[in-house]
Amino acid sequence: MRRRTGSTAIIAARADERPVDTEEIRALTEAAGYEVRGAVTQARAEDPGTCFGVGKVADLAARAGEADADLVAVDGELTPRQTAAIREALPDGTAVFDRYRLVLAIFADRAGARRAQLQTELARLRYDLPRLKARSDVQGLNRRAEKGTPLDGVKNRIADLERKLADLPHPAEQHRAERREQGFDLVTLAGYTNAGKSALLRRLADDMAAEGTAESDSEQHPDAATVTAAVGDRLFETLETTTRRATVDGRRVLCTDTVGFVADLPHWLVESFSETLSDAAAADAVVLVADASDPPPELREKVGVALDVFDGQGVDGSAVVTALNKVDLLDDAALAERREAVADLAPEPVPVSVREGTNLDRLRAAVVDRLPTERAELLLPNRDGAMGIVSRAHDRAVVESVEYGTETVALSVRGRPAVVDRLRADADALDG
Ligand SMILES: Nc1nc2c(ncn2[C@@H]2O[C@H](COP(=O)(O)OP(=O)(O)OP(=O)(O)O)[C@@H](O)[C@H]2O)c(=O)[nH]1
Ligand SMILES: [Mg+2]
Repeated sequence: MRRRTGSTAIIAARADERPVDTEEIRALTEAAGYEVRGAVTQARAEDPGTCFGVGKVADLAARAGEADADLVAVDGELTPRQTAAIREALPDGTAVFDRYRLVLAIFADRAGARRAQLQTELARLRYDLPRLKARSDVQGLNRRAEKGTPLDGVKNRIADLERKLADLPHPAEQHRAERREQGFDLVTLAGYTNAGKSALLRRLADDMAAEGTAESDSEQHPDAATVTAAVGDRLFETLETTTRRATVDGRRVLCTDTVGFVADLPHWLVESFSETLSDAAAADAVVLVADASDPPPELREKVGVALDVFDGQGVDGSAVVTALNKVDLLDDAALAERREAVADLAPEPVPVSVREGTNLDRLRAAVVDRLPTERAELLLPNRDGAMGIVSRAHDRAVVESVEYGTETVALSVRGRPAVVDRLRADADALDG
């Protein structure tokens, strides 16, 4: 959000009781490109009309005026009425965003590709629609959308965007089918924002290069051109999914990094970005990356929500590996507390430090355990066609042994069931 460089904000948070946490709204505001010039907090029940009450809103307006703030960022969701009341009180030129509007601004700024742009606009209009309805009700306009009214325009645009999105070629899905055919296993990295997903992706892919598998150097992966897994200590560093190729225990894996979850996102917003989650549902294994440096209750909450979301998307629980990342920041006692906190949710979490490369082998082994695997012993007649099958086996699966006799070639292979089935069928065809 370089283009908002120089923009300033005041953050405001309310809770029924102290303490009032401002950490996340501050992080979101900074992620949206604002410099936070001050914070106003309040511990009391919510005021239905203004959220903070008239007096506190006046304070907020004064602070915004002193700081010459471009934005007041309010933690939580404001009703349309509260938004209007706060904006009314603020100096001219100071906008008010609630948490969701802020998240949308971040997504919009980071949305590069066509699909992401359309999704972002759609999410924003879905957010605006009830607010626009409320406003037109206040103005006494017909609440049913008449042709030519702004409300009507927004509804048409939503329908239009939904159509466009449905028609847009879905490269991820297209590639997915092809890759499976080629013997790739699909692994998705998912979890809350800032957990270390992109950093892990880089590790897995880098490790592949370090292992120097035959295919890693020359053959260009179709996704290679679009690939960079940005790692940053900003929220929502990753907006579009990124896929890289890795080799785990001899298997060819396509590893997809996804958009991070953020606490308390409303469902409609998550839906707008469900591409991420459909990736998870289509994967053979999902690595849930959690930031173990979070306090135990927060860690527990996040792991629980993520597992619920996966479940809602039809991800099989047995396909999920939970990685407790950033253990370099914890001592043994602190790590034990984290394990305890998630014990009933994630039975065998793998503690890792992506930064220091700790325990990544264990994580890889846990992933491989979840990949569908079949073994076959094939006995091929020793003639030309056999070599083709052996080389396909090397390309698409793991060849455990191959023995060349005068009459026959004995091939022992393991890999994706579909790939192994195909090799078996080819072998049968050669025989007959
Ligand atoms: N101390 C420590 N920091 C880590 C570790 N792994 C990642 N980080 C840091 O955590 C921050 C977030 O990492 P990312 O990989 O960008 O996180 P992400 O999950 O991709 O975040 P989003 O793209 O926003 O969803 C970065 O500053 C990383 O350097 C780790 O093992 N230890
Ligand atoms: Mg990321």
